[in-house]
Amino acid sequence: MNNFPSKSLHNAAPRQKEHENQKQETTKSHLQQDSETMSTPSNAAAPSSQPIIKPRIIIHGGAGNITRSTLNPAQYESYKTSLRTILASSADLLSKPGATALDVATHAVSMLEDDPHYNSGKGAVFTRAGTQELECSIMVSSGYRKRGVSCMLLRHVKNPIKLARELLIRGEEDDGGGAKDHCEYSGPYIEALAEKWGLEIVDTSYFFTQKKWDEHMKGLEKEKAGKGEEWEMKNYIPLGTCGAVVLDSFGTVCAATSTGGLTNKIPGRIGDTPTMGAGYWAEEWFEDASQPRTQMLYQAPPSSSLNKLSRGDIPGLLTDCLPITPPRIPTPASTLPNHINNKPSPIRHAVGMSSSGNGDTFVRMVAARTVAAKSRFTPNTSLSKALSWMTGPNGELQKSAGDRWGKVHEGVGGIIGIELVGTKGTVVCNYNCGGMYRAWTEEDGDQKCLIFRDDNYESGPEGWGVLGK
Ligand SMILES: NC(=O)C[C@H](N)C(=O)O
Repeated sequence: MNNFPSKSLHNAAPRQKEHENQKQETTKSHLQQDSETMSTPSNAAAPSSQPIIKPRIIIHGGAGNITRSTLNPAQYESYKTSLRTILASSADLLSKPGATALDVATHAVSMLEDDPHYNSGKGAVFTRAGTQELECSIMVSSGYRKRGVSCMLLRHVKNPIKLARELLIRGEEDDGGGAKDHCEYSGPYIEALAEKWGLEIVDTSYFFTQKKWDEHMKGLEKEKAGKGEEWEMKNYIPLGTCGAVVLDSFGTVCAATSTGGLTNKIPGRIGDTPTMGAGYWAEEWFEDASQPRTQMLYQAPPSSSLNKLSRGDIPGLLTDCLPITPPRIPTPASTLPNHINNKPSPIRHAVGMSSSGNGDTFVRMVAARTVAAKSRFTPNTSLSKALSWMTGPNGELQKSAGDRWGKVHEGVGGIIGIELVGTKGTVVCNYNCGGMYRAWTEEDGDQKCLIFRDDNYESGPEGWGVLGK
């Protein structure tokens, strides 16, 4: 069972005083996660006073060169068992009254980190120097002022995702609970904070697995023999970054992601997982329901005089220069309560995403935030559509690799996500490679798990199936 740090590490802004008092307890043994110790986002109202939002969850264990030649039937089953177990445990937690997306996403990713199937926590891949450098991130669509936190170059925190969560919650305090109000952290200083705050610290040997070590050694060998590219094509490890995206009954979406990065990365290399907007993102906005759906929701700022001059707008420029009496501006109808001016209430949107793939491509494309922005600012564009535009077959990620696509690993990847529109949550996922380890809950609570496009081993691509099928 997945344990969380002591009670003092859970509650944010609404309970700052309580948090202060409880700080003394931080080194006490870890408490089991339950509804009483869950974090409370500052925007959380009692679920009973809100429209019904059905919580949803999707988890992933990585995307990449997952084919029938890199994954045998026994391994296929083993991954599915692992994904199903972690999903079931997380969905159970999510069904508890008051469960928050932040807690459930942390729970799911902690379990993925503990499972050596994945490239995160125990089972993380090795750098060229034979070390393991862990990265993670967590972000909520609303409820915490930092919104998102990432950690990199970690070597001792057993569950990096718990540290990211802690840093997010402590951001509600003026000095960030000792962590200030920063969003991206690295190295020994925060690991010392983690220890001070009662998170479990382990020796580097804890993260070792023979399988990942052999892959590291083999990669170096092939590279020495001038066969690095061939090895990358034939054997490139399914990337194995893991993540979870959760929608809770308060309407908050949380995206949590954890990784060891890329096999044989240069020590100190930072990937997409801890880069805000690249490998992870969560955001909320309100759509004016009185506007036609096809209309852009933002307006260009008023043109400057210089801009008018450059466009030859002389009348506009003259108007700028003449003294004018400001017109009387009537009270905008929008300042009146909606029920008085008969305006429909704004529609709430929230999205969250977690990725896996060639992180350098995701960083260059600022992939996750670009998907969110595409959905937010392009008329009638669901998250699913925007996500497939980026990461589906023939999408922007793939195109960005140019003629290197299919020859090296560039451009490869997948994203999972959840979109909330009004009170309806939708789980989404797409990838441009062999497969993506993933599992999710349907609207009726049914639990699903897929590795390839279809739910059977035979549906997987035979070899380096960059397009999946
Ligand atoms: N495991 C992965 O998905 C790799 C990760 N996205 C990285 O490039 O760091």
